[in-house]
Amino acid sequence: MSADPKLRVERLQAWFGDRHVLRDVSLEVPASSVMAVIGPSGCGKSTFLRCLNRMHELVPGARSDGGVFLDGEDLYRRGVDPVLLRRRVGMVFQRPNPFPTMSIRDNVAAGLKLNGFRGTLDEIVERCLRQAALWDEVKDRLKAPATSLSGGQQQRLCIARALAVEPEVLLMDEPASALDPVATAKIEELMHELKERYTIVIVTHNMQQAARVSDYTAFFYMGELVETGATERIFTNPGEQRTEDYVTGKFG
Ligand SMILES: Nc1ncnc2c1ncn2[C@@H]1O[C@H](COP(=O)(O)OP(=O)(O)OP(=O)(O)O)[C@@H](O)[C@H]1O
Repeated sequence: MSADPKLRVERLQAWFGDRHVLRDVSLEVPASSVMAVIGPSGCGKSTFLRCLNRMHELVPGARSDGGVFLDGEDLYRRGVDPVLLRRRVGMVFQRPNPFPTMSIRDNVAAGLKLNGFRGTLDEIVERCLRQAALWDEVKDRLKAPATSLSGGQQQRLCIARALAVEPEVLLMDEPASALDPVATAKIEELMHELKERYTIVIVTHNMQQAARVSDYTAFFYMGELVETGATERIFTNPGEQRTEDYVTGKFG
């Protein structure tokens, strides 16, 4: 992979209490690419994702060890403010989770307001809604509650909200699993556009989706990274039998 990856993970381990759920994971994600994280239920995909922006440590009793580097900077070193870090490494969750009492516009602006932003929000709101491919559908009703949107629209609103604070990396934990095929296709299309500016790591259970949207794939099994590489190779010529069995649907 590239000499200067956007994200570099070195010997990452994670626990919930005594339960060791990630073992010795090392990989790199090049800038402006999409990496799909795949593997059977419980293999540690979400935990891995949550270690990348230090959300894992928010769970009581959870801890991790090893290194995560963003542009070479160790995210776990003393002095790194996890709240600031989570602006650089944003996250979109499985279920759309807009702030239910806020309007569409205020949802996009929420992170900026929290950061004390005082400029003109309208331009940023429009830019982010356009980037999230939602602008045309909501431009005439920005003051409507976010809950008046469909599930797929709400998920794109959450993507717009994540983009508003100008992250460098976007983590997506099964972002389309609660959506219908049309909304899923929109999210996948959007990922192609977003990767020009952002580095994306997506957890997905859907092999076709991984093959469609990602440049690189990482296959996890029981807390270990079995194999990572270019998506095309992982799907057509994997180096490990377990990867082949998983991507061809023999288990999982
Ligand atoms: N809050 C928690 N407390 C204790 N154990 C947890 C917690 N969250 C996850 N685990 C355990 O950690 C392991 C990894 O879970 P994780 O959610 O990362 O897997 P996953 O691959 O994302 O699964 P899925 O595909 O089902 O979402 C599992 O054994 C799970 O039971």
